[in-house]
Amino acid sequence: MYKVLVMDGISDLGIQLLNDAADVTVDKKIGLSESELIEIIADYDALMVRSQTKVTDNIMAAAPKLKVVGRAGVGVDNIDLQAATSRGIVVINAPDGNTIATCELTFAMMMSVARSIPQAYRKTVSGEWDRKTFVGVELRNKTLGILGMGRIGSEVAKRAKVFGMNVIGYDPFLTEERAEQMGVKLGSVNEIAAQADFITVHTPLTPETRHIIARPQFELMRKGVRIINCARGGIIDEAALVEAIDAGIVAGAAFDVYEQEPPQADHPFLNNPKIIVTPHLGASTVEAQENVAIDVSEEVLHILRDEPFKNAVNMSPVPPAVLSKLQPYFNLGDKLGKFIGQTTEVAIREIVVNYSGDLADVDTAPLTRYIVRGILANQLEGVNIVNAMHLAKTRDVNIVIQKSAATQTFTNLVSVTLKAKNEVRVVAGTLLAGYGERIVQIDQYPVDIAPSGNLLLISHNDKPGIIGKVGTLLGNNDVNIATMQVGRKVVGGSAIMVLSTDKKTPKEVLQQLIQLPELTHVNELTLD
Ligand SMILES: NC(=O)C1=CN([C@@H]2O[C@H](COP(=O)(O)OP(=O)(O)OC[C@H]3O[C@@H](n4cnc5c(N)ncnc54)[C@H](O)[C@@H]3O)[C@@H](O)[C@H]2O)C=CC1
Ligand SMILES: O=C(O)C(=O)COP(=O)(O)O
Repeated sequence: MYKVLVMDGISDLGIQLLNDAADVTVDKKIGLSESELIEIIADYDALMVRSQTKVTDNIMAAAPKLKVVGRAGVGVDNIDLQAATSRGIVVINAPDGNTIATCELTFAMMMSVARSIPQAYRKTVSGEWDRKTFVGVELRNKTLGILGMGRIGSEVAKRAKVFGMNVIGYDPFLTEERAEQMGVKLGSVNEIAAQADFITVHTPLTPETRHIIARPQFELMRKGVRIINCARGGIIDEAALVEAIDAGIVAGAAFDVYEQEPPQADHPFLNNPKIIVTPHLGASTVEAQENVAIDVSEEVLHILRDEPFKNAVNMSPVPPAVLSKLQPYFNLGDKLGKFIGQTTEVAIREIVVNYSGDLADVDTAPLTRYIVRGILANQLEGVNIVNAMHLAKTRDVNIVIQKSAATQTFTNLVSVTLKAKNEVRVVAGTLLAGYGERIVQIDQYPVDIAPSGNLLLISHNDKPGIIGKVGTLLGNNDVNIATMQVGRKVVGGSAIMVLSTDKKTPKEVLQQLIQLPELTHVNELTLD
């Protein structure tokens, strides 16, 4: 039974989905401190949060069973991604569900700041009929600068065009063609600062975007500019904004997010008549909360059940078309990795993976993760497909990927070469229609083996009577041989023997085997 801990007020629709799963139990807690969470987290396989819970390394260190942190929303700046990756915890988010909600709040904020709606409301309900103070500006023919042209930024741009605004966008990942399609001009941060009447930010908070709008940019701005932040506190330098308002540069600002949340009671935004504020409500619509809760719950279930998933933040995403091509090979990759990983005990220096045939023109990165995980699993605890590449890198294992055309014999072939000091091992496998995974080459020897169960990999000199000697020794020790394969290049030369056995071969029997003078090496491999 998987245990899921749900924090931060996630919609009941998502929780219902988890509750309906026969293999899951759900606990819901709100407002736990870091230390309270640390006390209980050890029991849980999955943790689900919104932006409120800070998922720190300390929390993850106390969670040996934790497989996944699910973020019911977009921003994952409240989760220590690096720590999650090195601990092999998948972090997933729900990137699409709250785009429109946040875009619409941004527009509501832009219109509110253009027309001083909250300020006018406050005066009106207090009994004052003031028609002079609140003369606003129109959006039509104004220039809107958008920093971050992803899902939300693009939707904001679309709506701004309908309002007759000119839009300038800044996003290093936005191509000119895409900008042109959207009717958006591209500009640098400083160009936007100098030209825009309204500026809104829609980037994630990263070291590059922190204070991307700060004093130098405010100094470039036109008098009367209005600033909106419905993305993350810290993208705009709060202190510099207040200075720019005091200096008469910024006419108004609308903020949904803050460098510290909730802001302290004496935060300068809270009593500034030119700044309107909301308490991080971008994603707070019924629709968005249902969307993100369902999306993240479905993904959490996939991960708990070892099924394919898509929205991992700490692994590169796999498009569905690629996933459907690669998925049949994951088991083969896992078995090849485990096989070759168990053939060496010394430090691995390089792993060379060659994909040929059907796999040559697919993005095979996700499959490589299965292979590398299989290899490292023999030497390291806690390695999985999330942290495999990271762990390989931290151990200075060079990973080389090669692609080549189909061989004459196989329509697809995955060949893995493992290079260690003074040692090079090779294993290759294929997926045969109707037969499943087969290992078809070990070192230089062609073989045909189903990669499963207990295997004995024996290197020997090709001499008459060896097979009998090995068989007798195993038989006398009650180790039943299920299948046997021998491979050699030339008669009388070096050769290999691969035996699959019904149970593990006891250590003392392995020692007796290696005493046989014709054998040069014996490896016992487990491939389950
Ligand atoms: N107020 C709220 O409740 C909500 C806030 N958000 C925030 O909005 C942000 C954007 O969300 P989406 O549009 O869904 O994400 P997205 O990933 O679709 O878009 C982010 C865009 O920022 C761009 N970007 C990254 N680094 C940049 C840089 N240094 N300079 C300029 N552009 C850069 C990316 O290329 C991408 O196009 C989220 O990261 C989150 O922090 C999201 C949802 C709700
Ligand atoms: O999705 C995001 O990035 C948000 O900021 C929404 O945060 P929330 O889930 O409302 O705490």
